[in-house]
Amino acid sequence: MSTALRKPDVAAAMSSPGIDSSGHGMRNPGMSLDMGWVESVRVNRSAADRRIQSLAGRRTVKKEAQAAWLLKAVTCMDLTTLNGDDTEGRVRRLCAKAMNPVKPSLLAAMGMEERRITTAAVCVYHRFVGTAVDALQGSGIPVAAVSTGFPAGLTPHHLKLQEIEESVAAGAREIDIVITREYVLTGNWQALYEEMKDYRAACGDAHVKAILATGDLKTLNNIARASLVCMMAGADFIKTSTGKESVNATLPITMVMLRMIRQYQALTGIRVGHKPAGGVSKAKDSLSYLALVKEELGDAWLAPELFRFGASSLLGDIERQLEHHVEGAYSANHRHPIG
Ligand SMILES: O=C[C@H](O)COP(=O)(O)O
Repeated sequence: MSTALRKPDVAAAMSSPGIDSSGHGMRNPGMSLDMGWVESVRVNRSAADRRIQSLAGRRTVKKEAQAAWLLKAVTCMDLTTLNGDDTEGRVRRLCAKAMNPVKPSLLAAMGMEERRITTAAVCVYHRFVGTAVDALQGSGIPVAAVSTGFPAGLTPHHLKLQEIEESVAAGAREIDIVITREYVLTGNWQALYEEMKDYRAACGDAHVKAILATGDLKTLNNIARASLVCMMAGADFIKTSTGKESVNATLPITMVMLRMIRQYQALTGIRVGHKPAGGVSKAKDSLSYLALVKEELGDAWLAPELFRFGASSLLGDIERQLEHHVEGAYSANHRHPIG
């Protein structure tokens, strides 16, 4: 199968079919917990590694198509700040960047000035949901909140549900929850399923992304099974990491999760989204992820309704690469501040 990414139509991707009236993709209603299916899941680690090595050995994007694919990556980005020293000022600057992620002069040079390029969402802690909603007013860009005691997820269950409800009440249209890793590490799939179902119910109309914190889950089998259980419980997206684990997003882990999304769609007809997050900071890496998604799930997933990058610094590198594409020279990193 060829991995060469041809030039995408960014505008078409931003208005792809299957989007509900809120601008989001259709939701995953979930299903009952099927333990037979969960236990039948096995991942062959060396096959997964080989698959990723084969991807790395090939050129994923033809040079002339690169700029268009980088713009696609921007439109699929949850521009994120999740730091202990976050301030209202930083969140407002981030929101300004989300609304105008690429300099108008660069867009004009690429003939893209008519396209409304924004990031897919802005992702913040609960405390800053109101600030981000205010700063993004009129832009249509949703605010995603990390709720449920992010990043460890070890606060009492009822407080996690309350945090979700308060984030939704404050205007978050997407909620990124964290699962209790212990349920996975002890094989307590019933508890994981129930936890995820409660999170989904507390979200109401807000779309829910399940953060598996894959770096904590020890094995690819655990990652695959946790992906499946969260989808059965109604997760709209499955997301790799909080960005705070020692290992965050990686291509082999994304591949395993994409395969589970494919299996879930084949058996239920439901499309669940994927969000690699944490440590995706280079434009080149974003192209590898897009190529993998295209190969594993097809073009339908190459849209913000079904694919997101969770990233705090990726946008700066993409802007640098776009500048190089237009002007033939790299500018200094400090010329691309994010927040
Ligand atoms: O969900 C998003 C991540 O926390 C962002 O991680 P990053 O700062 O490594 O890009």
